[in-house]
Amino acid sequence: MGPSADAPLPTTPAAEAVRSLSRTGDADTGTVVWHRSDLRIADNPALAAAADDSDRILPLFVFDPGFHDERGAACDARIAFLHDCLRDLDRQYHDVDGAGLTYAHGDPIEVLGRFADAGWDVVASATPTGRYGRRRDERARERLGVRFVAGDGLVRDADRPREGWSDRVESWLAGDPFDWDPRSVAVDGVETGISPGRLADAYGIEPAKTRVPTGGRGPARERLRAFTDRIAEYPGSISSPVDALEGTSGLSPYLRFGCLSVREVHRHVDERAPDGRGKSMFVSRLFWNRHYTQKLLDWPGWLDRAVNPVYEGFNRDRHDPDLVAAWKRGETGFPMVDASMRCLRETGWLNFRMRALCASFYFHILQQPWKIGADHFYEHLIDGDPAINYTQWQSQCGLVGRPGLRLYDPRKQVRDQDPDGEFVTRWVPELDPLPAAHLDAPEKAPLAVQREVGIEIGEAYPYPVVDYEAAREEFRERYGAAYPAAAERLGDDAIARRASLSGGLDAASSIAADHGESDADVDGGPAQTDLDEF
Ligand SMILES: Cc1cc2nc3c(=O)[nH]c(=O)nc-3n(C[C@H](O)[C@H](O)[C@H](O)COP(=O)(O)OP(=O)(O)OC[C@H]3O[C@@H](n4cnc5c(N)ncnc54)[C@H](O)[C@@H]3O)c2cc1C
Repeated sequence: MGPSADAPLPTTPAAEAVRSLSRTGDADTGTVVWHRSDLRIADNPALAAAADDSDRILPLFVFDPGFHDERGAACDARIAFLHDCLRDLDRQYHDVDGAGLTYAHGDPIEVLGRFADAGWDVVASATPTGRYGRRRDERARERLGVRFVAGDGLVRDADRPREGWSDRVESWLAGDPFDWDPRSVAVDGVETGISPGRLADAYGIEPAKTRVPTGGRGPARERLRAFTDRIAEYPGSISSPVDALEGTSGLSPYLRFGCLSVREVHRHVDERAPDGRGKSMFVSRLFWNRHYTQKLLDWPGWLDRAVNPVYEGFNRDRHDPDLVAAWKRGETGFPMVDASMRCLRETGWLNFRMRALCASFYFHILQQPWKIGADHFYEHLIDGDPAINYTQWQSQCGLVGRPGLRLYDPRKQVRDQDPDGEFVTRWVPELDPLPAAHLDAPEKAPLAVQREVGIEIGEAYPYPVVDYEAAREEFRERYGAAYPAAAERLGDDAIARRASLSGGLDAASSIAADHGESDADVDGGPAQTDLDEF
């Protein structure tokens, strides 16, 4: 929704307010630190660079109407989480005796232009984004001379970014954090009348989700500490949606908004966690974070186009809004999918396997266009990260064209991951009366059982919206028919570069050379690669 007519928000700070910041003497102006998704003052490359260059800095966050009005893609709960993170960042600056964070509102180029016109330099951390963010950053660089400082471990400006990639990421992880000395700089601010609360009022932000964690560096550090203490249990907790709730780190929204850097998390775990499988599996997940983010850096089209052009438009001719709506509402008649989709909508979080299951079911079984599903995830996930969500969707759907289709059987997932039905009945309470043995396929529960427990499948809970086995077979045929051409396209240098495979261009050309040779299913199998496969 747009800003309310009662409380319209102007583009602010106004040019006069910025000019009034000028002081007499040597340090007339200084450097604006434009925070975007790096909401911390530690290990922050842009802030360290600004403090190095100037003795006066002004930390700034710009609320861009494009993210908050009807064009915005985030649910209100994610915006509220962002607001927590901003208030926390404001406190971090106050804690070092600074003036706090300056909040602005408007087109970032216009806002930053007012500072540039008054003689301020502007720096920001370089962050991979989609096309909108890229255009915005290009305009900021060209028109205003904004300097983007890299420091996130990703490989930039290399002809073959994937060559020696994991070694480079590893040495970045082992490196010292970016540092600055708050005593050597004045942290200034300007009153703008904007705050997260005012913004929330103006745009009618009303978070409707439950169990959403509190944003900010303090809660993030708490979580990191608690997780490190129980890291030995991590490997056994990843796959089940019940165990994962407490068993995985829960750090994703904090990493998404940069309350902690990936490097800080790595260092903490490296130094404090006991050696073992839990530690190595977790570290490999941090590499996955960088791996997918590198993909978006290498090609911004991941957000809206199939990475392999052969699969562009796949399933488009089958678009059925009723099927999409049933999937979104969690009313497909497949309990594990339905429980997961309702959990996503209500809490904004799902563990990896359930995200993968729902994406696979949507694309392979319902055979619906991938982007609508990916957008729905992106809207509802509190950790919704364009770099991971859309690239993961394309990988799970098989749009890259590499061998090994990731098909998950939703019934098997109930039997394997929720045999007592705890997760399913928590989110699909209408199935609660049914004995757990029938929760994988309620429609097959004998009528006598249904009568005895007082539930009628088809009334209380829907029959499956598709015939699973037939749909799966049909998809395999359709997908398989296009697969050799898709594999071959990976031999094309431009397509191989945008796919940004962990094995680089060589991996892409070897898939092209073997085209069509392998399309083995992964049925709930190893959907994430180990560290040594990078
Ligand atoms: C279809 C789909 C969409 C996804 N969308 C997102 C998203 O928008 N944002 C997001 O952060 N993660 C996304 N993931 C990856 C993964 O599911 C989440 O990172 C994880 O469930 C978050 O919980 P956690 O922090 O407790 O994870 P942990 O298991 O504790 O992992 C620690 C961190 O490692 C990183 N990580 C873990 N798994 C992956 C992975 N498979 N790919 C990339 N990074 C990973 C995350 O930063 C995570 O916070 C998606 C996965 C799928 C299959």
